[in-house]
Amino acid sequence: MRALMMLFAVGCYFAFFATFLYLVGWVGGFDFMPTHVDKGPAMAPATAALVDIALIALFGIQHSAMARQSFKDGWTKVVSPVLERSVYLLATIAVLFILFRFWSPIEGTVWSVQNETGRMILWGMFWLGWAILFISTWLLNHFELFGLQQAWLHLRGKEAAPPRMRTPLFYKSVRHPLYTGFFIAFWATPDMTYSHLLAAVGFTAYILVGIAYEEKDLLRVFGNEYAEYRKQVGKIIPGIGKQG
Ligand SMILES: C[S@@+](CC[C@H](N)C(=O)[O-])C[C@H]1O[C@@H](n2cnc3c(N)ncnc32)[C@H](O)[C@@H]1O
Repeated sequence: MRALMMLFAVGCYFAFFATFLYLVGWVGGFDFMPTHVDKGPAMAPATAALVDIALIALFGIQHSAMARQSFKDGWTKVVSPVLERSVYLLATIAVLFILFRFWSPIEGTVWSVQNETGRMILWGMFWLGWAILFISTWLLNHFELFGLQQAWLHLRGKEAAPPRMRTPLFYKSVRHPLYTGFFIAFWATPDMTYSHLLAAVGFTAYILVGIAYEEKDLLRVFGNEYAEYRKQVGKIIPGIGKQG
């Protein structure tokens, strides 16, 4: 049973990794992608905007609700706590697949940088954003964040250590570097179309709301240590958004 749980966790991890790579290509709008932020089922602009907003809301509700401690407390009576994170990844994969499949492009360009150097800088920032995001998962605890550590400890018959607050590297400059990376990746594009803008605005709004809930949980888990951290370190941009 424990080995099967480990196998399930590994499967979820790799499925999520593949979905994450698709997300990078989807945001990047690369031609070889079957669908992307500017490629999908054609609809009238107003209908497309409504569908796209509903898809972002679906992602936001799933991602935020399932990450809350109050939800986890009830959910882990149904699903083993060992697999809670893996099932969370599976649900995220499902809503992202729906988004990738039904996202409808909206014609029109907000900006298009023609200068070659400008384009290169923006593409560089796009990749830098994803790199910051990916590195941040390792700075926190990559294997715990993606459910492998929980299944591995269970397989070895060991108890997980209590959660520990971490502030290495990027976390010394901002409280949410993973989201900083996400913002950079969504906004840094040489060709900002209406669909891309809608995705960037939608995910930015969702993350800003999500941070408030995440910090409520962090304050409850880490108490004064996190409260002090909030006073000293900016939220998304260094020096900006200190609280308290
Ligand atoms: C998807 S990660 C995002 C982390 C952070 N918001 C960021 O943008 O880098 C969410 C998980 O990280 C945990 N987390 C966030 N900040 C943390 C910190 N400083 N130390 C330990 N865990 C943290 C949260 O409790 C949550 O389980």
